[in-house]
Amino acid sequence: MTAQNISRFWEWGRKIICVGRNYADHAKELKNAIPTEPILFLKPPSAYVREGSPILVPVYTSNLHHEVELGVVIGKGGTAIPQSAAMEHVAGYALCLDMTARDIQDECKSKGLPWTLAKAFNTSCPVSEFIPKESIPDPGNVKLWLKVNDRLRQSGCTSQMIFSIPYLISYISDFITLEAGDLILTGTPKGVSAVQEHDELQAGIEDVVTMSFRVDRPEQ
Ligand SMILES: O=C([O-])CC(=O)C(=O)O
Ligand SMILES: [Mg+2]
Repeated sequence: MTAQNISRFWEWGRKIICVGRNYADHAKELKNAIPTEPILFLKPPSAYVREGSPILVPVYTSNLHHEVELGVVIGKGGTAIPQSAAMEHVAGYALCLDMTARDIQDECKSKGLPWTLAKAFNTSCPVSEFIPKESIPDPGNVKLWLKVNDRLRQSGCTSQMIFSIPYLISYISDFITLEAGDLILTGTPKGVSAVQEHDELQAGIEDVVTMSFRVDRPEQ
């Protein structure tokens, strides 16, 4: 096997671990309680989609939402990583969207069922190019934004996170061993809203990266 290059982490087939309700303003807009411990869920590697390919609206949803998030790419694996050593396990970052079938998620919540079909479908994890660690010296203070058809919908700063990146790495690794190539989605700020077929999504991390994706229907 040839050596894998972390800058193409989406090809590694590793875990995508997502943190929910990590911004109080987003928890409030969906009328959810502010969590006292991180809320975790997973997406499979088949959720990845890269610029140039469309985000496909699952046939079973009529309320597909965008959630812009900072992704943390793990470079060195570990279990029970102390917060003080957590940043040594980070290779870099990626701008990510946690595409969410909100109607399905609402149904799952009301029935007490898992969110899998709301969160883990094909193309539910659009990602930017890999951002080397050095390009974001303070990941706890970067501005994220997202526009739909040139209209600003989300704008937030990672300083608003309830649980910091070192805390999340340490917390997750107590239960789920982290491996090189894993990606952690750190939650979304407020402003989530519905997208439709043919919409153009543009998102960025201020001064670091931008990306754009088109929304499409899968061919029947
Ligand atoms: O679906 C949700 O509201 C939870 C979530 O992913 C987030 O807060 O980023
Ligand atoms: Mg999310």
